[in-house]
Amino acid sequence: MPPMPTASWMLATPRAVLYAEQRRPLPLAAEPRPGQFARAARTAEEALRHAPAGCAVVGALPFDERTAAILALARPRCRPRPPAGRHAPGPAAVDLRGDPGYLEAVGAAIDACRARTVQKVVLARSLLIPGPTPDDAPALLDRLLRQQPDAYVFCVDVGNLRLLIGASPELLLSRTGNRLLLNPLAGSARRHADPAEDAAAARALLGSPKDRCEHGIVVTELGRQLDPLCTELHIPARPSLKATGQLWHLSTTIRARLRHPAPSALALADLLHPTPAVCGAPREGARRLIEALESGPRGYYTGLVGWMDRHGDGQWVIALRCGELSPQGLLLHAGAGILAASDPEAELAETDVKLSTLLGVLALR
Ligand SMILES: C=C(O[C@H]1C=CC=C(C(=O)O)[C@@H]1O)C(=O)O
Repeated sequence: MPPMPTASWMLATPRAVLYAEQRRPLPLAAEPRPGQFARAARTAEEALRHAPAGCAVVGALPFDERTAAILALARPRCRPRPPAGRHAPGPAAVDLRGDPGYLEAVGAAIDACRARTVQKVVLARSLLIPGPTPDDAPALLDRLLRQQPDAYVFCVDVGNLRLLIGASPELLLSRTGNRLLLNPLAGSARRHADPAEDAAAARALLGSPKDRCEHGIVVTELGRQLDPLCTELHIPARPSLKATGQLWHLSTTIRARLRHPAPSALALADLLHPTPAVCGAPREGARRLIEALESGPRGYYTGLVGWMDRHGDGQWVIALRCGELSPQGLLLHAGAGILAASDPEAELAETDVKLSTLLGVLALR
């Protein structure tokens, strides 16, 4: 099999690797502006109306409108995903020597939740690992694909010599005709190499009131937004578990049938993004806290990576467990959902484990 193409855009689902080497950028505003996601969705729908069969719009949307969306018309190709490598849960959380700024921000977020300014806010931190460069992308992606066989592994050229790479467990949405599938995740616990300890961690997560509440906020909000658009909406009453190599997550699979005319995959993404799994609730209050408490714009971390075809079908994955490769190194990001009941040290430890998804592929170099 030829080496994984790193040019432009790649998204591996658990079954196949989609990639696009030749891309024609859509005429989106270079400067981000309010309403850019809705405009991007309309521009994509229009471009696809005139595009030859087999074309799709591929790209990445940022977390918020301080960063520009990147969408292009392309002819994606598909190939089998490489086989999973042998891997045990882990690697163990790396000693990242704390992050006093993050602990302070989490403390402020907990205060805001206790004062009922917000119910939940997802706060993130960053870590620059000098050394790796965009030239390392093929090797890193290959390891991610093998180490995280169930993850959505992605690579997107986001401009200025930067590649966004990651292995996300979270599907925002997949639309096929009038059928819609979503898989929100929220609520996490670290995995363990010992199977009994690992199973106990999973059980504790399922029974944790704090994590159930954190997860419930996401599912309730998605249900509220989807209800008017659907003729059928199936939301399980209780979450299940989803495992990555490093973490257990509370997970809900939402299935729906869209009313006619069904909004396109990108129009749905514009409506639902950012969910409380990556922003918080209520959305605007959480967004203001994120702007006040995080060190700068998130860029494409907690944004979306995906594709849409001329029928409006597509898949959009949340850009998690990811980082930006540039000549300066790999800038990693990870966040955690903060509630009134959060413990700052535990939230910091959770972000360490999330960072270890990508640190794991660097450690093997
Ligand atoms: C914000 C992140 O994860 C989200 C997705 C799953 C579980 C999460 C949590 O338990 O906090 C987060 O909501 C991240 O990985 O950086």
